[in-house]
Amino acid sequence: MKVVIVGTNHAGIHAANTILDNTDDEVVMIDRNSNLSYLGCGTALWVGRQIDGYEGLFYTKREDFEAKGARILMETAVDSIDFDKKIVHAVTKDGQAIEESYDKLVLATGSKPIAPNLPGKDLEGIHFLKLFQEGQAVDQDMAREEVKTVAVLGAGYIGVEIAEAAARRGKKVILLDAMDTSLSNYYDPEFATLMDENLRAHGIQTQFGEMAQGYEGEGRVEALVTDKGRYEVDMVINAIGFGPNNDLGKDHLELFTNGAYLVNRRQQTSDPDVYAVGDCATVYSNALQDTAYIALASNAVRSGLVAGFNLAGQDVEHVGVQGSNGISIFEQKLVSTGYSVKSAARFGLDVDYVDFEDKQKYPFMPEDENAPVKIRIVFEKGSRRIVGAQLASTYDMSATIHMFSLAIQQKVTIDTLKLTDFFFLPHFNQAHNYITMAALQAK
Ligand SMILES: Cc1cc2nc3c(=O)[nH]c(=O)nc-3n(C[C@H](O)[C@H](O)[C@H](O)COP(=O)(O)OP(=O)(O)OC[C@H]3O[C@@H](n4cnc5c(N)ncnc54)[C@H](O)[C@@H]3O)c2cc1C
Ligand SMILES: NC(=O)c1ccc[n+]([C@@H]2O[C@H](COP(=O)([O-])OP(=O)(O)OC[C@H]3O[C@@H](n4cnc5c(N)ncnc54)[C@H](O)[C@@H]3O)[C@@H](O)[C@H]2O)c1
Repeated sequence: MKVVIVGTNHAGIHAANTILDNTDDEVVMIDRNSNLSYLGCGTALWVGRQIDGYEGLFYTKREDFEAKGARILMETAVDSIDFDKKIVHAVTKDGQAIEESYDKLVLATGSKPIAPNLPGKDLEGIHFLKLFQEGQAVDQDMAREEVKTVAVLGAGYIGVEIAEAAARRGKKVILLDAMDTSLSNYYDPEFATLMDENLRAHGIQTQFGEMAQGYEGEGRVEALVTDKGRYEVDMVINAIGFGPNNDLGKDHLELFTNGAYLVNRRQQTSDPDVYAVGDCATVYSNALQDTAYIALASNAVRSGLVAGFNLAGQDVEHVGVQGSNGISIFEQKLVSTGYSVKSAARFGLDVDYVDFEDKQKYPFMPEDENAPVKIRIVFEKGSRRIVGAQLASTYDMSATIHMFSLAIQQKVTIDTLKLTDFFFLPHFNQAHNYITMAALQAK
């Protein structure tokens, strides 16, 4: 069998490795970029000089796939697919048109940053932050002496992380968002405002509840204008979310409401010979118990594995996802899974919640290794199954969210959690720990 994979980043890589490790199939991988496996999560760490450089942000290379027998065509853009004849049409970097036939096709074309369609959008100094090359452009622009003020449009994950990086580079940073807090897609205001206070405590100016209306400048951006003000800036980074890159299949495949390729639990699209994985495809949300779109590398990796196993002849169903995520900015850490109270309402879930706050360890433990942890557990009224959790602390409590992720996947109720066995050792936690104490509040 011949499998063609379009897109060789996280999702495509994991599909390819799974097929190559489990079959003798012919695998052809095609990508328009010159690099593969770039961990975008490291861009802010590198731009903010928290790590030495970008070299470690690539975890595999084309030679690794060639060694396993794959053919890999980089800097080759697929421009169309004949789904009836099962032929992929592409153009190499030298402009040569090529064709690849397939028995099975994997679309792993990822996502595109949403581009604000505002006056002045083509001025110099306005950036996006998805590709490695875009990270390099941001890094180089920030190195310029004249760039003193950086505006970041969108206070989601990318925006907050790059705002921290710019502040660490000594820039004055203005972080703007249409919503009233940062990270509003992931956290309720009681948690998001902890991040907002943390950002402000580190000198970042937050302008929330403002809609950008245009960029101004002569050749290069000089100001960002919103419905509430005009901000003089030397550089702008746009980070208002991702949308699925469905260019190749949108006229042939069934799509989700946002344009993502609709896939079943085996990553198969409406065309049984075409699989879609990663940010270009839908996921099954266990919190929602329905199809959803959640662009995360963690989802891309797992969906690639599921498609790979199925193409390798193993019948594997995706268990679904919770959209578990985390962020660590200066000292503040936030992790969440499933839905917040706010996002549950947006998705039509009728929920209740419990809150608790306590120190991670007993107060007799050294102060510098201890800190308060705030937790919220969200559960569905009626079924009482857990559908979300959020934690905030300066202490690294991040691993706790894995348990909540599994709880949502397995439909654990808030009542089960009340008496669930959690180990206790003073070095780590308290006997009446904040998970138990929060769950016990549920009426
Ligand atoms: C700055 C940043 C930080 C992030 N941090 C995190 C994080 O901490 N945790 C997390 O889980 N997620 C994070 N993400 C999200 C994560 O990077 C994405 O969810 C992930 O990259 C999706 O992987 P993918 O393989 O589906 O798609 P992509 O990474 O978008 O890759 C798609 C590939 O397809 C190729 N392609 C597209 N069209 C064509 C075509 N026509 N022909 C040939 N090739 C094509 C592209 O060149 C690309 O290589 C972050 C993203 C960014 C930008
Ligand atoms: N730590 C992580 O897990 C991590 C890090 C980076 C990126 N990612 C993922 O990558 C994807 C893209 O990240 P992102 O930060 O671009 O998206 P996001 O959805 O996290 O945030 C987008 C933000 O832009 C705001 N916004 C939207 N339209 C706006 C407008 N017109 N004006 C002002 N603000 C506007 C939204 O309110 C939101 O806060 C997401 O799926 C994200 O989860 C994850």
